[in-house]
Amino acid sequence: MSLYYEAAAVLANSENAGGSLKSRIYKNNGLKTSPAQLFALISEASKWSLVLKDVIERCGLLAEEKKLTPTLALLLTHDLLLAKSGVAAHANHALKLAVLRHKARLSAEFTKARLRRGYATVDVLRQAVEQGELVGGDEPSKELYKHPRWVRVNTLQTSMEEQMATTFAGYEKASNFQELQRAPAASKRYFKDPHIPNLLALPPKVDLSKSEAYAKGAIILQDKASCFPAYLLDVGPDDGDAIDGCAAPGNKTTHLAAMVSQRNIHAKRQKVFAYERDKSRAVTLAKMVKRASADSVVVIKPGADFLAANPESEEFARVGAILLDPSCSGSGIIGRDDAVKMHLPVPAVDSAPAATGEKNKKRKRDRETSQASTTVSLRLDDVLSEETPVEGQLSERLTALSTFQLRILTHAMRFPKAKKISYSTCSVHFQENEGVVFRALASKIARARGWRILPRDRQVQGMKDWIRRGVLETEDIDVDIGLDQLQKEEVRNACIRCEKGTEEGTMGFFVAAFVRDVEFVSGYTLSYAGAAENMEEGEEEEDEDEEEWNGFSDGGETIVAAPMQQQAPDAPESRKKKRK
Ligand SMILES: C[S@@+](CC[C@H](N)C(=O)[O-])C[C@H]1O[C@@H](n2cnc3c(N)ncnc32)[C@H](O)[C@@H]1O
Repeated sequence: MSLYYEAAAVLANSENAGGSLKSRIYKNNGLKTSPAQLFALISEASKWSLVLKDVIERCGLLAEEKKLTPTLALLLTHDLLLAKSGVAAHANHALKLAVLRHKARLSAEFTKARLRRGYATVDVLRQAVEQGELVGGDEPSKELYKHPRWVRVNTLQTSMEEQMATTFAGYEKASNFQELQRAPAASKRYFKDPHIPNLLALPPKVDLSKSEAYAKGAIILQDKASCFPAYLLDVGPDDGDAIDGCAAPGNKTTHLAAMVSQRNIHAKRQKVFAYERDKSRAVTLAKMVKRASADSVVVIKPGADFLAANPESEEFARVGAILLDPSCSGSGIIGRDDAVKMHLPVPAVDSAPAATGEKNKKRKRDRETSQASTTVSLRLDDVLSEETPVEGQLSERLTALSTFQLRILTHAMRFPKAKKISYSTCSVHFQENEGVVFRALASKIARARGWRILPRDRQVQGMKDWIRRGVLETEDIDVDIGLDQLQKEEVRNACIRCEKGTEEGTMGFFVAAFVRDVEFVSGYTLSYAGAAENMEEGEEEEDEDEEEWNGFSDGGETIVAAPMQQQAPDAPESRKKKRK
C-alpha cells in the first residue's frame, strides 16, 4: 500500500518543493516502492485525471470516505477502474476497502462520464486519453491554438531526407499548419516549416524522447522562434568566426554551428566561440554541443563573461558575426507541454457533517486547502530552460534587464571585424526589445562604427516573409536618435516579433539584426578613442560608452581594469539629466 502513499507524497507541495517528477522519484533513495511502478501510476493517473475527477465528485467519494485525500482518491480510483490487477493492496487494507465500497457507483459514473464525452467504448476512450485528446471536458482549454512540438533537424549529423526516411517514417504530412494544429495531440503528423529550413512541426504530445535520433542529437527540440536568431544572422563562409555571447543551454549555438558548417562549402575553418557566464549552465552547454556533434566548430568559454571579452584580442581578429540572446524577463515563455498535470477531485462543500471546535476548524482548513489546489502540475524532466526569467518587481526588472542587454549589445559592436549582430529575447516587453534596439542605434559606438539595422528587405527570405514585425511605443523612446518618422518605421519593420498563443504556434519572442559595411570599418580608426574624433561636436557629452568595457577575460577569469559603472551609459536617467 506504500505505493499510493508514496505517490501522493511525490505529488504533495509540488509548487514549493521544486524538482521534476522524474527527479522526485528517481533521486529519492528512501522509497519502498519501485520507482518505475511509482512513475507509471502517476503518469497514467494524470492522463485520466480529467475523467476521474468528474467520476469521484459525482460519486461523492470524498464526503463519505474521510481517510481519502483528493490525491489518494484519484490514484486508487484509477487502479480500481483501469489497472489490470486493480488496487495494489491486500484485501482488507483500509484504503482499498474505502474505494471498493463504492465500486458499483464509481463504475456507473465512469460509464456515464465516458458516454457524456461521446466515446462508445472504454477502448475508444482509452485511445483518446493516450492521444492527449482529453483537453477540456468540463474544463475547456484556455489555449486557442495548440502549441506544436517543434523539431530542428541537426544538419551537423543528418539531413531532413534521412530523418523523413527513418525517425519520421510512417508520419503523415499535414497539408497546412492549421491542419497540424487540429490533429490529435499525439498523432503521427508533421508539417515542414515554410520559414526556417530543416524545421518540423509535430503535434504537441508526440514523444520523441525515446527515439534514437533524439538521444544522439540528430534532432533537437527547439521552438520555431528560437531558430530565428541564427537563421537571421545568416553567417556565410566570408563572415569569418562567430560568437554566441550568451550561449547556454546551447540551442542557438548548435544551430549557428550547423549553419556555419553547412554553408562553408569552401571548407574554410570557421569557429563559433560560445560564452556562458554561469558555470553550471556551461556544463549543460558542453553536453549539448557534444551531443549535437558541434564540438569541432564550437569553442566553449565556460564561466566566462562576454562583457569581459576583449574585442581587440588576437583570438577574435576574425570574428565577423555575433549572436546575442541575453537573459531577459522571459515573458514570452510558454508553459511546458510535457508537464504532468493531475486534476484533483474537490470535496463537496456541504457534504461534511457539522463538527465543533478544533475538529471543525481542521476540517474547514482541509477543505480550503484541497479546493485551493485542484490541479497538481510537475515538470516531467529536469531540463535546463533556454530562458532565464529574472524575479522581482516588473518595472525595476525591466530597467535593470534592458540596461544589461544594451551593454551586451554595445559591447558586441566593438569587435573590429564584426559586421553582423543578431539581438534576441524571449520577452514581449518593448523596453527589452525595440527599446534596446533604438538605444543601441543611438549609442556612440554604433554611430562611430557605422552600425545600422538590417532592414526587412535585406533579410533572409524566411524572415523577410514573416509577418509579425516590431512595435513602436514612441513615448518610451526617450533617446533622440535623430531618426525621422520614416526611418523609425524602417527600424520597426526590421524588428521581428513572435507572439505566444497565436495561430503561428510560437512562443513570445523578439529578434533584430544589425549590420555595417566593411568599407565603413576600414575608413575609420578602429579604436574607440579614435572613433570619438569622428564625432560631431558635443556628442562626447552624451555618451560614455568607452567606460563600458572594463576588463578582459582569460579562460573564464575576469580581470577588472576599472571599476564597474553602476548605470548603463545609455540609461534614460543619465541621458535626461544631460539634456537638462
Ligand atoms: C536566454 S539564455 C540563452 C539561451 C541560449 N541562447 C539558447 O538558445 O539555448 C541567456 C544565457 O546567457 C548567460 N549570460 C548572461 N549574461 C552573460 C554574460 N555577460 N556573459 C556570458 N553569458 C551570459 C546566462 O547565464 C544564460 O545562460
